[in-house]
Amino acid sequence: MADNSRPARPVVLGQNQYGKAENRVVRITRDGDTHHIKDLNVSVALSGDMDEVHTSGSNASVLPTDTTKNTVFAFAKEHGIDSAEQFGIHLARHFVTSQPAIHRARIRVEEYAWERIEHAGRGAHSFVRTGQETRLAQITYDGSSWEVVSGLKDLTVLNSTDSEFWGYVKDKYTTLPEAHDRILATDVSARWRFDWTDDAEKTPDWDESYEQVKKHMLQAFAETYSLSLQQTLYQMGTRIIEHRAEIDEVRFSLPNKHHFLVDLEPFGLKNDNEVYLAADRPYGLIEATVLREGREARIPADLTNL
Ligand SMILES: O=c1[nH]c(=O)c2[nH]c(=O)[nH]c2[nH]1
Repeated sequence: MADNSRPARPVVLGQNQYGKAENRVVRITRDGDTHHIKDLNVSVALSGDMDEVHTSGSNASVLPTDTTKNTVFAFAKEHGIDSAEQFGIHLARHFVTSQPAIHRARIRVEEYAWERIEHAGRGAHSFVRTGQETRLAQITYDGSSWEVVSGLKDLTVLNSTDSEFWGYVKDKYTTLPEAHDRILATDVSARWRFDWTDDAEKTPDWDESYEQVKKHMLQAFAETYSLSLQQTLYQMGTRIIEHRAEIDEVRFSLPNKHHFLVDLEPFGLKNDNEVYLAADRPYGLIEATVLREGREARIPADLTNL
């Protein structure tokens, strides 16, 4: 036992609060083939009669931060997420009214907005994060030849179904369960090289080309029934090469943004592919070039250098 019987010191505890910060909860609501998504980052801060835990080490009034995290995920299942405000109000009321020692709850919510990807395929379960991507361009000229590489980064997309991953190698370190219906999400980083050498007749409409490449990328993402992110990547590149004659080469760097189903069994709740933890790291990183046949690959392997 630690000896806490030290002489009284002229010290008092000031404002204090505690809780679990940045609970990344994704709630999918399935209405047949049409899915709806709510994507929140929820931070809980509780305060009240918390002197003892600080000064004597007694945890008798402490609802664990781990429990506050579980409550966020369980509420997403039990009550759904209507709006950030409504969800926050519900949580705050719960903590203050259910715990005598908690007198104040501050719930901060960031909500990430998604819009649907319009496409010709089946279902409505493909989304793009709104207003996010950065457009890129790199022009190189050595006095005789030109190289134009365009690109984008941070184009965040998500399919809430039509993604599987199974049949992979299993060695003694493999624990990953096979997935037959998972979320597939990535922040697309891509660069594409034009087949262009200062030929005024053939100068692409750069803005139009950018919009079209982005459209094809999104549609291929939405319409591919994916057995791996690698397969989706290849379809995205193929669609660009097949539809855009001005482009010879596309390189992608795609982080696999893992979404783990939250185990709600301990709370007597069944998670029917509805409530996910959006993990930020580590992430899979899938990178490849898709080329027009007969052309040379010139975009470097590491896109951070471009
Ligand atoms: O689409 C995927 N490709 C992989 O190579 C991989 N590896 C892994 O663990 N999950 C996934 N998902």
